[in-house]
This record gives sequence, structure tokens and C-alpha cells, in this order.
Amino acid sequence: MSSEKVPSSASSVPNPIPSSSTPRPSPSPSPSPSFQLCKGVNGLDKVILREFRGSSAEMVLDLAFLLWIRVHSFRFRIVYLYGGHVTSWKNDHGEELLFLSSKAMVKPPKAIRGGIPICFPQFGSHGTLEQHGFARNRFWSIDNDPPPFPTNTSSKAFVDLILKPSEDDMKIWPHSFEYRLRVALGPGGDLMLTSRIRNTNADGKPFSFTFAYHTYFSVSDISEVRVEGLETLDYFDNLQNKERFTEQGDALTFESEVDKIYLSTPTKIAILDHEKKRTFVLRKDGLPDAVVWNPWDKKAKAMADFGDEEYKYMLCVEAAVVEKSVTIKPGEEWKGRLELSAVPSSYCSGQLDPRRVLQGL
Ligand SMILES: O=P(O)(O)OC[C@H]1O[C@H](O)[C@H](O)[C@@H](O)[C@@H]1O
Repeated sequence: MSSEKVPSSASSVPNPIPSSSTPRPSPSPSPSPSFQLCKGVNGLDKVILREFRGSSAEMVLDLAFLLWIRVHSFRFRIVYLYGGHVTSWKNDHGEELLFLSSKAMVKPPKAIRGGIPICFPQFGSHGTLEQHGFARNRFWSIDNDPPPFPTNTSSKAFVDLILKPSEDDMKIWPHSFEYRLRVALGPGGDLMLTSRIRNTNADGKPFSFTFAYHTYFSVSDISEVRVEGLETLDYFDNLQNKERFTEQGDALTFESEVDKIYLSTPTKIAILDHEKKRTFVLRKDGLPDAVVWNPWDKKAKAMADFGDEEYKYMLCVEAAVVEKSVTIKPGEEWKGRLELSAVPSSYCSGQLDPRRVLQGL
């Protein structure tokens, strides 16, 4: 298992979100983010993040706990505190890169259909909890006091969220934890999610969990999409009683429903969208498995929060820990990181060398 455990850290960084709603000028250029909290449209609280080199990010917190981030006025991500859920990620041309269903319900207790739901402490039905655990339909908070991140993180536009279990959560999953999620935008527009989950049990007991960043990518036409990096790997097929098989042949292509959990996957996976001439590259750390899901037509019709034809325009490739659950003792922390980039690709059938994509050449 490649999950990463790091010891507890006592130090902390200054509170990045001023408690007052009064506009606060940014401090002079510094390598750390500067913040401004003021009133935005309709009196909504707005947090503005600025980067040293002039780019900026805005976050708007509305009554429904909407958090909106904008960088350079073009690229932006929307993160709902409901579910700690990223619902939008756009490139410099304003093109949306994540799929969000037109029928998505942004209303508890239903998880939002699309974007990047967080599956924790259980992926799928691999346990006694509700499908995909409860993190995706709980209200998270802004983390005012996150422990420091390694200094090599180049991103200056980020937000830290935190989830702790409620008393009701403890009844269904009797473990105390602190789940810290940092959502960051890299200088090139990359979207980076880092999860740090700490066991804070006072009874000395370890706990185990499974996990996934259930990322819905927006694609032009599912029948024109290839996934590279998973060929020849073993997988569990959820459509065949979770039996284990080995993938044969080249890159994955799609012509019917798929719901597979690939095991011991490489740290880099590429999704090539032939029609859009775009390649998504996933880089992951601490997340050995990868789930590939498309409900196709029949299941699409059976889902109330998903359009009948929308399966054509999405593909989930989910960086995950499923086969071997993570176990952490009190005081221990697990870290799982996902980095997404979208790069132009000049893919023409038969001309692509998968190694070039996977090696970023
Ligand atoms: O409908 P949801 O609970 O959001 O789950 C949507 C899908 O998520 C994952 O990809 C699972 O492997 C699928 O079995 C499941 O159908």
C-alpha cells in the first residue's frame, strides 16, 4: 500500500480567513497567500485570495455555504462546503473541465452529481456505511488553522477545509478524526487536492477506511475517449460481482457501461479526448487504485439526478484506495494527493504514443 503516514505536527499557520467582514487590504507581496474578506453580490461574504505574481482568487460564501474561487478572472473553481465538493474547474479559455449534471441536486442529503465528490470513510458499498461514506454529504468548514504544508507547494491560490465527525456520525462510524482538504490552483491552472486524515481517537483505537476522489471529467463524446495507464492491470468488475480480471490490450475505450476498480495503478493516468484534442493528466500520490465509471444509457435513465443522455459527456476516473484499506492509529495522519491538468493534445487515431502522454513528453 502506498498510502503515506506522517507524524502529528504541533505547529500551525496563521488564520488565513479574517473573522471580520470588513475589507482588509492584502499585505505587501510575500510568498504566502494574502487574503481579503468583503461583501460581494447580494451581500454575500467574499474572500479574495491574491497570488504574489498578481493573479487572484475569489471565494464567495453564501448562505448555502457556496464557496467560489476565481483566478485571473478566467480559471476558477467552485468548492461547496457541502461535501467539500469541487464543482467547477475551468481553463484559461473559460472552458469547463469537470462534468456537472444539469440535474444535480445541491441539497442535503443528496450528494452533488458531478465535480469531485469525496468518498470517505468508505468507497462504494465496501462496508456497512451508506454508499461512498458520509463526507460527500456533510457540511465542511473553512480550516482557519491548518498545519503547515511542505514548503515545495508552489500554489498561492488555495483554500483549506476541514471535516470533523458530528455526534450522529460517531453513532454510525465510532471514530474521531480530522479530515483536512486543501484545494489549490497551480500557476498553470492545475487543480490540486490534498487530503490529510488524522486519527484523533481518545480511546487508543486505530481505524480503517477506503477513499476516492470521485472525479467526473467533462468529455466531448465518450465513444471518442481513451484512457491510458491502466492497460494490462488487474481490476475488480463491479458489474460482474466484483470478480477480479486482468485488462487486455491497449488503452481503454468505451462502448457500454463500465464500473471497474483498477488495482496498483501507476501514479499517472491520461484521459485523451480525441474530439476536443485535450488530454487530462491525473497525477496521484497515496492513492494506489483507480475506479473507472460510466453509467451508460440504462443506468443514466434510472438516476433522478442525471440526464438521460449525459453519460455521453462524462467519464469518472477516480483516484482511490479501495483494495487495501488504510489503517491509522491515534495521532497518525494519512495523506492522499491528486493533481489534475488539462493539456492540448494533437491526437490522431493510431499516431499516439501512450508513453509520451504518460511521461509528459
Ligand atoms: O450514485 P453514486 O452513489 O454517486 O455512485 C456512482 C458510482 O460511483 C462509483 O464509480 C462506483 O464504482 C459505482 O458503482 C457507482 O454507481
